[in-house]
Amino acid sequence: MNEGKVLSLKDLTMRYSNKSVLNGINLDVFKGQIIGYIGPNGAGKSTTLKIMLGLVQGYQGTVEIFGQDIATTDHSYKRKIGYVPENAEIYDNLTASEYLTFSGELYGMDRSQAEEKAELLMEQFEMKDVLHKRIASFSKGMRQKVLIISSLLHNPDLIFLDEPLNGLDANSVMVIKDILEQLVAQGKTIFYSSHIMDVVEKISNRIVLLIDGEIAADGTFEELQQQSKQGSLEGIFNQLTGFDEHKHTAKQFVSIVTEGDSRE
Ligand SMILES: Nc1ncnc2c1ncn2[C@@H]1O[C@H](COP(=O)(O)OP(=O)(O)OP(=O)(O)O)[C@@H](O)[C@H]1O
Repeated sequence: MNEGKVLSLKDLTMRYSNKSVLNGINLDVFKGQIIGYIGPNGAGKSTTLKIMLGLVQGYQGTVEIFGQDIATTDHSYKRKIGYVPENAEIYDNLTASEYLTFSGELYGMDRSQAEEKAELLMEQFEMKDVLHKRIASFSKGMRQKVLIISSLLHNPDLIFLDEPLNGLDANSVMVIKDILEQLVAQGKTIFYSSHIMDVVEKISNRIVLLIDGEIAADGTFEELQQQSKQGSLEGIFNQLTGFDEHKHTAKQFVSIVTEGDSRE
């Protein structure tokens, strides 16, 4: 394996029936990188993540994680991966403690170690009092914190995050951003997929923009700024995706909503 290379995609291509979703993605990711993986709705971001996690089959090309081709290696590489899915199937009937212990065991942790560590991490998120409450009774943000703990409990080296800040309040967002920064400083690698451009701009040390299943830009925020002559990542995103019609679209939308109301 190349020194420090954690992840390598070679000519990754994916089709769903007749529709081409990924069109030859080539990407090398190195230890300590936090990749902001962005792109318009339907660009193929979640599909890329799911392929790398071994959740979606039928792709063409090669995916190497920790130097091993995931198509031919056993599943042990997954123990060093953490994942926060965009739409999680969380087990509502379990308590947070049960869920986290179960998920820690799935990642190869010892039961009592997972249980103790889960309790300590829940305490850090000020959720110790609900440790033994069913997840069904949790708010959206509380569930998200459980998912984040579950993705990190086993101390993974490579972390995939799909909209990880969903439902979190401003204070919690600050804590998570600092946690990610510190994990990366310790040599973890993070693949961060999100639509919240100002967060991606701040936390990523490399940004990869996917459009129609192809990489349209790849570089640091400063590099992308220079190339596009835009000040913000939002501006860069708008420019590279060829979108300058937000005002017009909004106006049309509102006029359809408000015109011809027959209730009067
Ligand atoms: N299981 C599936 N079967 C068929 N088509 C799918 C399936 N999953 C995704 N697709 C299609 O693949 C394309 C890419 O979807 P994907 O979820 O990867 O996009 P995304 O970039 O994550 O989008 P978003 O930003 O909206 O989450 C979309 O056109 C979607 O309809």
